[in-house]
Amino acid sequence: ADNYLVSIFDYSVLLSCSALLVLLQGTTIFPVLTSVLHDSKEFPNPHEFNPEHFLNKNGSFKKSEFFMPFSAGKRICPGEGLARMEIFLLIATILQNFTLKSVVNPQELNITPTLSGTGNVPPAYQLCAVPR
Ligand code: HEM
Repeated sequence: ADNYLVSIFDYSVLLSCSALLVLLQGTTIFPVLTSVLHDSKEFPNPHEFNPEHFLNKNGSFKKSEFFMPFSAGKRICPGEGLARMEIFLLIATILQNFTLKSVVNPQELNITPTLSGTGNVPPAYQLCAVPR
């Protein structure tokens, strides 16, 4: 995505209060993905949990190049394949063996994401797993 931001932390530059930002060997670079993952042009209401962000008009899965939780470039997460496989196997095994039911009216559930460490996660809620 073209608005991929990079924030640069270089303590030597900060300490010397130099107006000139020089990229030295050993500079730590933190790619900031928030601007991409929360891009309102790609995801209307980006701060809401809304699976329709990933569905096309026919209700089929729509791949988005803005969805980059594993980052990009040289330091992209090397565990992406393993993580995707594990998540798929875990969710598929649960859905194969259990019917998931909400213990309260699903409309009453608050799924507004909250900040937890560096991640945005929905609040915890109870779920009933009924064996199939
Ligand atoms: C849902 C699961 C995971 C997510 C969302 C995730 C995400 C990320 C992200 C955003 C980075 C930083 C990339 C950057 O610096 O730009 C990273 C780095 C890394 N991840 Fe993951 N990761 C996941 C699972 C895993 C797993 C399962 C492994 C190993 C088995 C792993 C190993 C690593 C390593 C070694 C790095 C450092 C790569 C480097 O700096 O060159 N990750 N991950």
